[in-house]
Amino acid sequence: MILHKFKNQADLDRAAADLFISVVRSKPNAVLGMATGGTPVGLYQEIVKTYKQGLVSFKEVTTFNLDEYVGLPVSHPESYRSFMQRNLFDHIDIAPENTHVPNGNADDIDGEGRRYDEAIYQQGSVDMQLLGIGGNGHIGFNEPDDELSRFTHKVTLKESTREANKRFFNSIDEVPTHAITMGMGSILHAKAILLVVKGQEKAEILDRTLNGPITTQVPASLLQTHPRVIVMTDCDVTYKVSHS
Ligand SMILES: O=P(O)(O)OC[C@H]1O[C@](O)(CO)[C@@H](O)[C@@H]1O
Repeated sequence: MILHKFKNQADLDRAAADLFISVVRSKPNAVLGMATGGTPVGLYQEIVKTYKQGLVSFKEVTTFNLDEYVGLPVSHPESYRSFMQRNLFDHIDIAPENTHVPNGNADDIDGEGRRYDEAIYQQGSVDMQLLGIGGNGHIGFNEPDDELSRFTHKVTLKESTREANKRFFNSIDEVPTHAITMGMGSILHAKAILLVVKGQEKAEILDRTLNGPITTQVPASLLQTHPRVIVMTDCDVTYKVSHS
């Protein structure tokens, strides 16, 4: 892993955006893995800024989002499809048919998971996957558990996750109880991964991700097994590269 520490979130957002833009410039038909939540909003704003300056085009880019709530209408402002339209897709020249978000309202959610993985694998693999991290170490919506799933699947959200995400809704009762998420296999299949972690309150879980044992109880710790992970953070953490 490579750890980049930033003094402030504005610099972090710019660097993260530049990394994604460099991927698209060197491969105009790149496949990008996208994330939602509070973490990527600023970096999406930086990408839009650069697009509006005419410095990058997304005409040939394909995107796959990590996850979506189950049972939330797509038109709901907090569906991850709405989030992506509002924060990124509506402001750049990406072809709508090239943007993929799992369908959380599919009648057959297991079938939707299979269809989604198939669509990813048909593209070969994701060139650069963006990740945030949940306070409990989840990536996508892969929650801590004794076992983790490889493929895109339905999950029951932990109460701590619903509690954290209630800031986007009027009350906890409105936060969906389930989601569909890319599995750990789909995430780790990406050629490169950018993990963005903002806020000192996430320093402890980031330390466990970087330096702790590899365990399904901290899904992000599985990133230690991936050969190309870049971590960008404003947290005060260190990455221990040896036993001492
Ligand atoms: O960025 P936030 O809002 O802290 O959320 C953490 C993570 O949890 C999720 O909301 C669940 O996928 C991610 O989108 C995000 O990276």
